Amino acid sequence: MPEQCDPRPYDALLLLSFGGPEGPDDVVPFLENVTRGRGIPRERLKEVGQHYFLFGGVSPINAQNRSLLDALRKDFADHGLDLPVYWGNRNWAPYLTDTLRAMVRDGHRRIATLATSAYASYSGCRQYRENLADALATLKAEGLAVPQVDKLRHYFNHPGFVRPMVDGVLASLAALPEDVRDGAHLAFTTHSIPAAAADTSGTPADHTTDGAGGAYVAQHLDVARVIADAVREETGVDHPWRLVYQSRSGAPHIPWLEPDICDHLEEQHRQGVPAVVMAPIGFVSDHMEVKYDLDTEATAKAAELGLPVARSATVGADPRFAASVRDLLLERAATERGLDPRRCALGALGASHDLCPVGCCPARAPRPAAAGADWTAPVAP
Ligand SMILES: CC1=C(CCC(=O)O)c2cc3nc(cc4[nH]c(cc5[nH]c(cc1n2)c(C)c5CCC(=O)O)c(CCC(=O)O)c4C)C(CCC(=O)O)=C3C
Ligand SMILES: [Fe+2]
Repeated sequence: MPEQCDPRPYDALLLLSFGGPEGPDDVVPFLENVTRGRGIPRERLKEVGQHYFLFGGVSPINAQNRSLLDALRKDFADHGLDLPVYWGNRNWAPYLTDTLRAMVRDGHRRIATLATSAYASYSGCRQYRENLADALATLKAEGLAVPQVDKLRHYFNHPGFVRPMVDGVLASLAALPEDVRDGAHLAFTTHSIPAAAADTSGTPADHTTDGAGGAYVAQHLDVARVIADAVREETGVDHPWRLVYQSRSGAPHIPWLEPDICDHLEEQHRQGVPAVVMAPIGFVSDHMEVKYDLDTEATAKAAELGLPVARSATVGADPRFAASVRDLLLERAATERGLDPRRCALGALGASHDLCPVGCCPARAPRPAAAGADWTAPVAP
């Protein structure tokens, strides 16, 4: 087998995602799953429920994961990589625990997992590792073999993730009226998180104490800069840009990352900026946050202001992204075999760590988290 196509020691890939409701009856139980123990105000939950009902109670995320699964299977088959791909979610069917149980029953013992979240943060990384730890503990309690699950590294700066977003921004610029195109500013958006969670995102060495936002903000700024530079190279126009936030929840008195995209659009309009491209670099696909918070709410705000906006595409099931997943998997497989593979990364930060060290993206209340340096696998009985 050629080295670049050797998945050993892995015998399967698990796509690990958030999950979302598939109809009106699913919305409330889904939101209960998401917010269990998270202290989200009731009012906020009612409001977010309305976002889902506006779309028939169907989150776009599951269809997008099914497309990504198809793209991964096609990419693997086209490149002679014979590795089954499974899918499990944190908050809705197919649930992670059920998928892992099926994987073990199918004989898989060494599993690589890709989370549909590209950046470091508690919500985007450690919480998935906690869910893995819970699922593995359940398998153990059921008397099943406990597989080893490795989480593939953060891919925010992988070319297969970044290049489709560059194309997306170029397409959005092209879609703006010609007379405002060259003057357009770029608003890179991501999920707001509590400022305290941002400051403790990433490894302890990445943590900040001055509200600078830790690895979460640093990684987004790095990607934004790479995209803005690539867009300038392509168009010959230097579009000013800023990283802004969306989808804030939580109590108003707790600081979250700011500014919000809607406030930012108002500010840009006040300053006479003629048009804005909203580029949701924090999201792997067109989640409800993109469909509602950007395409519905922020777009309505822009219309009210008379500010032309365009929203650029997320990566979704782009074949270049599927290829980057293959690259990440084969890279990690080679590392696990003791080789020193090339680790693709754009920008200034370099390739992220394979194994989250102790203290990476800590939780408010410490809980076991799998696939990191502080994890001891439960031993099968
Ligand atoms: C960083 C981040 C990502 C990106 C990384 C990743 O992709 O994982 C993400 C993704 C997602 N978040 C999602 C949905 C929700 N997130 C919520 C709540 C929260 N998210 C947070 C952060 C993040 N969330 C935080 C700090 C909270 C507060 C509660 C808490 O501290 O845990 C709530 C509760 C209501 C509300 O408060 O909004 C919902 C319904 C969906 C599904 C969308 C769909 O259906 O298409 C997806 C992909
Ligand atoms: Fe969220």
